[in-house]
Amino acid sequence: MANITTQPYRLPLQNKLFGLSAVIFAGLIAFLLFFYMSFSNSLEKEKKAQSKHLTESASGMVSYFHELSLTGQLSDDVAKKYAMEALKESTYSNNGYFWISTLDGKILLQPYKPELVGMSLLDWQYTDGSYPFRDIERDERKNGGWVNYLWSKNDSLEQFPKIGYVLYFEPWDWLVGTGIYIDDMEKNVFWTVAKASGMLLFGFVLFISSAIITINYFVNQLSEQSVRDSLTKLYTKRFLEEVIPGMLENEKRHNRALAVIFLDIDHFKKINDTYGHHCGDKVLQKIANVMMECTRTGDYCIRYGGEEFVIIGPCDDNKNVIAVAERIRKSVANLAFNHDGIEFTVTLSAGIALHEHHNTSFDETLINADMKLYYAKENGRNRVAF
Ligand SMILES: Nc1nc2c(ncn2[C@@H]2O[C@H](COP(=O)(O)OP(=O)(O)OP(=O)(O)O)[C@@H](O)[C@H]2O)c(=O)[nH]1
Repeated sequence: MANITTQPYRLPLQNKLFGLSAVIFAGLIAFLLFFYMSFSNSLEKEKKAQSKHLTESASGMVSYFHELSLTGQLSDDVAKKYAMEALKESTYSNNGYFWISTLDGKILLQPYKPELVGMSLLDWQYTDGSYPFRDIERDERKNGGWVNYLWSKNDSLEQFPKIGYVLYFEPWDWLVGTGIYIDDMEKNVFWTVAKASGMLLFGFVLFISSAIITINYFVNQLSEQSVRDSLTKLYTKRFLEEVIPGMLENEKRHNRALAVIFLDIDHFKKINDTYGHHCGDKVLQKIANVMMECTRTGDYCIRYGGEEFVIIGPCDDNKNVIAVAERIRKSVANLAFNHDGIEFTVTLSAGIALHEHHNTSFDETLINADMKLYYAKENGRNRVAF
């Protein structure tokens, strides 16, 4: 009818469905945040526990070589040498290694910084000038446990926070320890959690989207069935009542008129009486098809009553509306019907009225279109009145 297309009509149920999807997505984001936080917390704990286990294993290895020296299989010096070599080789991840010092702080093993061997930990100085290991009492060192400190990485002089676990092996006066760089751990935790969250999000989005698409498809089917006339497949009068407020809103927003075409089959009662009700139904269906073929997306074809139809659509030019009505009238008049070998034709009449939002109410426009239709009927039928 016009060169404008309106938004496809959405039922209130579908609006609710879209609202529900928004709520589900918000819930999903909240869940992912929660998942991210709790998963990264437990991963951090896990990482720390790992470094404790590593130190315990290293200490176990030292005990093993010590045992060999006790049983006389190795001399004490050789046992120490083997234990140290074993720990030197036991590097892990990117920057992970074991170090050994005496209780007094003399460094005995530093796989990545061998130049530190022989120096005292107590002389390890922070960039701010402080000596962190001097603050740790001898007894405290003996007890072992967790220790936080700054240490340089193997490829730079810059100092980074580290958390380490230390155990004291008294028979050899060895403090054995390993530590993890906090930033490495956080990076590692971040990427592990990000990957897990990404996969979870992907799975959820895939699941929810397909569920919503499927539900929407069935809702669409159901809603179409509920607003379509079963015989002609045109929209029902009830649908018109639902769609009109939205159309009036659009009309106002775009400052364009709405066209109403009222159509009525001529002498339809005679067709029923002559060829039977079933044949009358076929006529209604064919005429409905013509209407759908002659109108555009955004125009609504409605079965208003028994053999009465209404077409509503946005209008930017009266001539287009008349042309649509004329096209329908002529196409219907050209249809050839056949009932038990008897050929017959059908005509219809149409009345047009325009609704301009500042002028009349929509009900008045419908009445005006109906009056024009009456005029067309009065003046010989098979015509369009505007
Ligand atoms: N086959 C069939 N007939 C219907 C249906 N709904 C209404 N009708 C018939 O449509 C006819 C309408 O007749 P009228 O209102 O007298 O109008 P008309 O015969 O078309 O005459 P004019 O409108 O004045 O040209 C009646 O016979 C109704 O029974 C339907 O779904 N199927």
